[in-house]
Amino acid sequence: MALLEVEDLTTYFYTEEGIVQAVDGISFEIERGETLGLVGESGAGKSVAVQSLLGLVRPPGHIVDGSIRFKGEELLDYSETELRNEVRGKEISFIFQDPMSALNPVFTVGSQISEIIEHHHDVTDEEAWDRTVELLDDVGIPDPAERADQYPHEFSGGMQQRAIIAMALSCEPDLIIADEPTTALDVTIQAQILDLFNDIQTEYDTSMIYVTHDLGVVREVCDRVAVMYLGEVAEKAPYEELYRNPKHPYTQALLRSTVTADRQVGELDPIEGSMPSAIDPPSGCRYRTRCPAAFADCAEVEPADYEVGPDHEAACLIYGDESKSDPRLHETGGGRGGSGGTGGRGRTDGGPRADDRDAGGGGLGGDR
Ligand SMILES: Nc1ncnc2c1ncn2[C@@H]1O[C@H](COP(=O)(O)OP(=O)(O)OP(=O)(O)O)[C@@H](O)[C@H]1O
Ligand code: NI
Repeated sequence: MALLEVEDLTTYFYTEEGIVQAVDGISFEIERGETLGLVGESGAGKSVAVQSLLGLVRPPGHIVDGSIRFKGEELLDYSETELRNEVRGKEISFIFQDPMSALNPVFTVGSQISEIIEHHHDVTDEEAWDRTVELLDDVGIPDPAERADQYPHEFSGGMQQRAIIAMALSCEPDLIIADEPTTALDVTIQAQILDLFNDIQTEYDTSMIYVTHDLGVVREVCDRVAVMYLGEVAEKAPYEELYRNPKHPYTQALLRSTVTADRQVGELDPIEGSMPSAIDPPSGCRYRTRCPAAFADCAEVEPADYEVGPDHEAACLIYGDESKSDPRLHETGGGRGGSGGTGGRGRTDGGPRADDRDAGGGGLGGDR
């Protein structure tokens, strides 16, 4: 059993402008000790997705569908009180982008961490304090005993984020969720914090969800990646596989726009256009309005998660074997299927599967 199994999670915001389909049916799993990177452009729904996991979405936002099983238990059945007392900051810790939102300026850093330890464990003040100093040491804070007595404002940004990480570790959670934890930091400090996340993984064997817009950062810390676009998961794969063999046109574009081992700043190719509104997203495939590989069906057929390799799925019709004439589409098409049409792309006949083709380089397949 995976540590966390998210299925069809759907979170909408009911605003005066309309229904914001921020997260629209995403599924992923996390095994024990594994780090999943949740990647995508701003507005893709990454933060709403992870906030949904912990019941942190506030009205007008609501989780309207799906399932979140953590160690086999359905978190959506938990009350707010149960989530607060039994899950948040105990089994699952959250690290935010802005460290100061998690640190209270009027208490010393050490006292804030000790308090959490005492809250979750049956320990004396002294034991909690010793553990606090040990944790500060583990996250690379020099002179931890003295630092523990200081206030948050006496810490630099990088040190504050380390303190937050110590705080997140203090209850020995099974899962840490980090939402863009390094974006507020300068590049050198960022790299150090990423190293720290790696060390923590090794030492504590904690599972992690790491939210970022940067596929380069993902490489540093993640075992597997889920690429999000406009509320949906476009592609899921182990990092190396995703990096070497991206299948979804969006992932390919995202990689071309990212600094990586093989691609320097001067060679970047930014993704054209901007993400459409989540209030009235494009029909069919949501990426189609920016997709260089889009064809007629993309406006009408919602792609499923097609298996394109081992532990590798892509939600792109290129890899589907449906066509508009396929009756299965009308079960899920929600009235979008339409009638007539071009007869699709003839993939129902067991023709060559898209995954046999090399999707690398500029062109996606050769048959369009
Ligand atoms: N309180 C809210 N009310 C209405 N819409 C919201 C609210 N919070 C988020 N959204 C919308 O939900 C969508 C997803 O937002 P989210 O913050 O999850 O994106 P993100 O991928 O985390 O982006 P970023 O990289 O900028 O943090 C966006 O369209 C956003 O405008
Ligand atoms: Ni976000």
